[in-house]
Amino acid sequence: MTTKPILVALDYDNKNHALQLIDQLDPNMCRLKVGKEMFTLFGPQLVKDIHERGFDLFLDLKFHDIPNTVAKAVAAAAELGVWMTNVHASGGPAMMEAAKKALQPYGKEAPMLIAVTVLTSMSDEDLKLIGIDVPAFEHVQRLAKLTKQAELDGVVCSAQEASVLKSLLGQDFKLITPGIRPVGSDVGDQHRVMTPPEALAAGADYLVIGRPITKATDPLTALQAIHQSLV
Ligand SMILES: O=c1ccn([C@@H]2O[C@H](COP(=O)(O)O)[C@@H](O)[C@H]2O)c(=O)[nH]1
Repeated sequence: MTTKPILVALDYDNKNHALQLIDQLDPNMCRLKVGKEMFTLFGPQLVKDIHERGFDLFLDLKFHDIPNTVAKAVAAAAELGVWMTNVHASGGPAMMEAAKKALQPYGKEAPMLIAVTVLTSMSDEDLKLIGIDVPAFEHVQRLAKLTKQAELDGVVCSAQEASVLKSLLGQDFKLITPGIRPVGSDVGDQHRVMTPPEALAAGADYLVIGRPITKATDPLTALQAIHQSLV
């Protein structure tokens, strides 16, 4: 099992609320994820505040643009010293290759670079609505293969796709899985979900968990319970 598989998704509109939670957490127990909401509100200073507290940070901005723009954005993320960042695989091979190339100057200090396949909030029906007439399961495999060919480090997918992707693409290709829901917790807008222990057993390397922790009455207890369910 990956050490520290839990990535806590910090989706807050209030920086103090986020810092109050972070200050209760142990960097040896989890890593943190900042996405579009918090980065738009609080920018690179938030990344610095999190790094000062000793946490690895996944900067989840899901870049999706022309290759030149994405390459520059990924290099900007590397300048912030983040542990991991991402692009959308549907941006295509040229875009992913440009992003990967932009990290070359950073050598061993480069963040891990991964690509989003099909958002875990999307069902087969949702894919049909945007003109993709194959099940999510199949489209994820296609995008994950392209991601591996572009020599990225892994993909964001649902844990439901993890076992097939591991056998198809190998153990070293990292699987980062949102849509994680402990038994009894609200699914919300997620469609392709799994519980934390099931996700790890299926082959997920990292579990992205937001609301089941951040919206719990006692977030620290919720995180500890999930952590305990994985040992
Ligand atoms: O396919 C994806 C890609 C990213 N996410 C992000 O993960 C968290 C999940 O939060 P929950 O509250 O546990 O649902 C959130 O920040 C998303 O932006 C995803 O859910 N699915």
